[in-house]
Amino acid sequence: IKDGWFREINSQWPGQAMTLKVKQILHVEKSLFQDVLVFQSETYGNVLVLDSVIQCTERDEFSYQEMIAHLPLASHPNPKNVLVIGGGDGGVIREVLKHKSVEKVTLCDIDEAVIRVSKIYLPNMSACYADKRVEVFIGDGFKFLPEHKDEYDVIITDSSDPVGPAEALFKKPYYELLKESLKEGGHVSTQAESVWLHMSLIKEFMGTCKKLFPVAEYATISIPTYPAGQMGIMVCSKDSQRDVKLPLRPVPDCKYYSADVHRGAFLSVPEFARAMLNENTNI
Ligand SMILES: NCCCCCc1nc2ccccc2[nH]1
Repeated sequence: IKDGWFREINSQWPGQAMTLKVKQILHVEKSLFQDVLVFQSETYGNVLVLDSVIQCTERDEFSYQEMIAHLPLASHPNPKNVLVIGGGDGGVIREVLKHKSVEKVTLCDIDEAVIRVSKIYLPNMSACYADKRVEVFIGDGFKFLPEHKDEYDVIITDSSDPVGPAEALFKKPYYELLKESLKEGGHVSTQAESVWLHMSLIKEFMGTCKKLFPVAEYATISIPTYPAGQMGIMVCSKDSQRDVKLPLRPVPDCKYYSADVHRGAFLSVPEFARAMLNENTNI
């Protein structure tokens, strides 16, 4: 933070940096896994930063939280048991609980500091931790998943970037674990990075998912405070007869998500990205 501005300078997006004006620094901590910073911004509410990367802001988090949750959930006929890996801020849980069929949501995050800090500084994201359908497990998803095979209708991986604690969450072994923990006809969604910055990584993990799942699709969302203002959501299904691009029911009380936005998120993937992703299929 210099002259009152936070700059998101990072080697993953060379030569560019989202800058937010800082009103007040609220929390600085070195957790067991990463540097944790929370500041009150002038125009985006409270902002959570992990290892100098913006994870969420109060003003625009709903875009990402709604889409990473509702794309896999609204396209699933009857989701009852849901697992969230990462996402310790709690925003995804808030969205999952909007589905009446959901009986239980388990959150597994490796870093208790993220949950603790979110409960204090991100109240409208972490409020749902109090819901009786929510269970929290502090630990590594890599250890949690093998102990929960054939158990979940939907698994959402709300990870930070593939640098540091979340690096392994973008590789084949992890996607194999996801598949084994899904029940018949289960869906997964993951944070799938930006077509402007991570195209080769997206090509790689989409290729992996197309081999592991009969249905694997990339959707695009607009979110101002993530690098390049665009973020991807990968959605896969174990059921070859399922179309994750089609919503099966409405989701109430959303500020970003709707049935049209659901369809549009898959239809509006730009041509240069689509061409690169389709190259995969002829391997
Ligand atoms: N550079 C884009 C970063 C995307 C981060 C998505 C995200 N936001 C989070 C908040 C708390 C914990 C894990 C999270 N993962």
